Amino acid sequence: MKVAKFGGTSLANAQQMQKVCSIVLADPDRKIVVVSAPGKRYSGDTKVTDLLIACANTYWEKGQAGEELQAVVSRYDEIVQELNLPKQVTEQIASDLQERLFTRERCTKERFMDRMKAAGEDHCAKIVAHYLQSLGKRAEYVHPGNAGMIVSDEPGNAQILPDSYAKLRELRNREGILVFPGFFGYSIDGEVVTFSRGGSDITGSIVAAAIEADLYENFTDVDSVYAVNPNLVANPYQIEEITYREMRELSYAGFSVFHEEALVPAFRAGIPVCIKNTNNPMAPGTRIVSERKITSKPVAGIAGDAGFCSIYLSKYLMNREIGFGRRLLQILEAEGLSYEHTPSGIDNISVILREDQLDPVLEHKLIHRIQEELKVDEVTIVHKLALVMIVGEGMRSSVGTTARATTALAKKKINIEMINQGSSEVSIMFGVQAKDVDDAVVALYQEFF
Ligand SMILES: Nc1ncnc2c1ncn2[C@@H]1O[C@H](COP(=O)(O)OP(=O)(O)O)[C@@H](O)[C@H]1O
Ligand SMILES: N[C@@H](CC(=O)OP(=O)(O)O)C(=O)O
Repeated sequence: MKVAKFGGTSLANAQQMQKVCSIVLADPDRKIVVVSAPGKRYSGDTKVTDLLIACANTYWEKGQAGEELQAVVSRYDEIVQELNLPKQVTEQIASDLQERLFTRERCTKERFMDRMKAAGEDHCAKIVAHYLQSLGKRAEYVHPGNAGMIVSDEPGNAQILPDSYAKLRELRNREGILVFPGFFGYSIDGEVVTFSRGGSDITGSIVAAAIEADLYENFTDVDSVYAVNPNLVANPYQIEEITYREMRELSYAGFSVFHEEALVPAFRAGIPVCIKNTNNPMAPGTRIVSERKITSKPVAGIAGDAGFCSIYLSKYLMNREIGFGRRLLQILEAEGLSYEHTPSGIDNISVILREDQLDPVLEHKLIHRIQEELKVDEVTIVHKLALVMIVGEGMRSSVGTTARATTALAKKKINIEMINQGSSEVSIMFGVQAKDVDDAVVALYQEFF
């Protein structure tokens, strides 16, 4: 039994949906199909999820959003017409969206946004199920709440609740092809809650783990995962096999092809994952596995992501002060900030954070609290940082990887603000200025591939 997830680009229009359905029908093991909302049809187009966000924002502010709503309905209507489905399908979508908009009076903004965003996947799943039925196949739409996709009540950032797996497992016993909308679940109180953006990958992984699938196939618009973002380097090295650990680190650091949180459910259940191309399904794709043979290449991939900042603190004899780190992190916790890394020296420590969590007022308060409560000699916040990571299980057994990387960056005159090697030795992270991130990734790729 397989779970096949199709991303937004794979479902962007009627022609793509037909491709998706023929892929599903080509293999009777493809039992559960997880779908995203229709994505971009061409570069510069807008994903349905983003159209829904625009619609929700306008309606929230103005109490009406005729044009924005019509933009969403038109996307679906075009698909419905081209697939020769009855026009009532579009009418139902339009009235459901209108109903969701009307709930504005009775809920918070974040709850309202989640209800609207989730509509993208929900209607896409209904259309795909309807289309398969129109081809004479046994297929049904699955309601995530009824099926047991119960998640934490954190709008826009849901997490699966552990008890959900047992109920979801019952999907194994249903007949026919099951079309499951990705990206959202329901809270215990029955509210729609979405995962973070790109979260249909997470749904697929959860469902695959729950039904103990033989394989979780993740269909997208590239032939494989590449060793570097293909938008930065032409025809990059194609990865045939990569471990969960390597992929997790690379997704975290910027490989947007697979959501960084999507590996854990499949990994824990030991389900292999395969990334494949909807537009070229015969290509073998990339397999994500527990262990792989280490080749002569120490590095599996290189990724970079901007949007970080660093709080730098120094204090003479910091190393002797018991509880310093705890008190620092407690201040961050009290201010509702999550941190990414804490590289440290004898008398100094940096805390790397995602920059979008800070605003000038909070930043000022943070500096003041750190000065007052920790009596530091110096505290500064460095903005516009990027993290670049080289990742590979082979690095553990190879000497000189850091030297090669730093030399490659030095040759391009890229200043390294910070170096951090994870304790697992599967990755090395470099902090660079955001403006240098793409050059740094390309320089490292050229060095190792
Ligand atoms: N290392 C990488 N390998 C493959 N694709 C990558 C990589 N890094 C970034 N990408 C981008 O990820 C895109 C696929 O992810 P996404 O757009 O989320 O797909 P989907 O809509 O199928 O979920 C590719 O088109 C590619 O531009
Ligand atoms: N549609 C949602 C969820 C998702 O996973 O989409 P995609 O598969 O197109 O990345 C989003 O845009 O965030």
